[in-house]
Amino acid sequence: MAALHLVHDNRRQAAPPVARLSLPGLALGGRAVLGAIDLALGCGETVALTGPSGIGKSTLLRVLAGFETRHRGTVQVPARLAMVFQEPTLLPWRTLRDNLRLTTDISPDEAEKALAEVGLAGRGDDFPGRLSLGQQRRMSLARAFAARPDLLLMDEPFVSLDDALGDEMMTLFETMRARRDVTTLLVTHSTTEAKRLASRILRLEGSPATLSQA
Ligand SMILES: Nc1ncnc2c1ncn2[C@@H]1O[C@H](COP(=O)(O)OP(=O)(O)OP(=O)(O)O)[C@@H](O)[C@H]1O
Repeated sequence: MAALHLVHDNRRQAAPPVARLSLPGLALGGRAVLGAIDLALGCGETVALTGPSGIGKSTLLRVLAGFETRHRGTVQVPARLAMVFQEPTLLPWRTLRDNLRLTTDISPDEAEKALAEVGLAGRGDDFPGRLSLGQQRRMSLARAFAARPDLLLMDEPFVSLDDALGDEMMTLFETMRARRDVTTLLVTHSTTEAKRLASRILRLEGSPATLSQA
């Protein structure tokens, strides 16, 4: 068993990173928010990104996603990239099926399977307004995974849920992740969440903020 693990680890280390960021720094509104940052995300790993409020965690995610371009760094990310935000950000005027299909290339049948995977079987014709907050969060996981991402960026996806719902969501994420080879960068304030879900924990701190191993 130990030998098998060794082979697996060696392969993972030998593989080129799925995503790489080399940032000399980033100023927003005249303030240096991020300092020099080098980040490489290996194939299939989940990395947690922690740090105090307002330090720049979401900004770093936005740089990786290509939403924030006011910098001179280099960002290498795969074409198949998906994001999960704190808020589910579903389109209220489109059905659950359409919410899945508008941002992906999946068929109606695949959309039904994606709904079933997150416990929403047969709800394709419903609108997001008919879902509880927990169901909306599950929908946003379904939408992200339906894009078959090679890189998943998650910005506090399990925040402000009670313990039971948070645990349910994390279990769902673990199940979905286990079925795919996806690399994930997860922003979280929760040490418990980071330790449970991530193989590596990074901390953003300082002014301007830089990364260190937590
Ligand atoms: N478009 C912008 N213009 C100016 N300042 C910005 C902009 N976006 C973010 N900032 C500032 O950059 C800093 C980092 O914000 P960011 O949202 O990345 O922090 P965070 O670590 O994700 O915080 P939190 O944990 O509270 O969500 C904050 O001081 C914020 O006010």
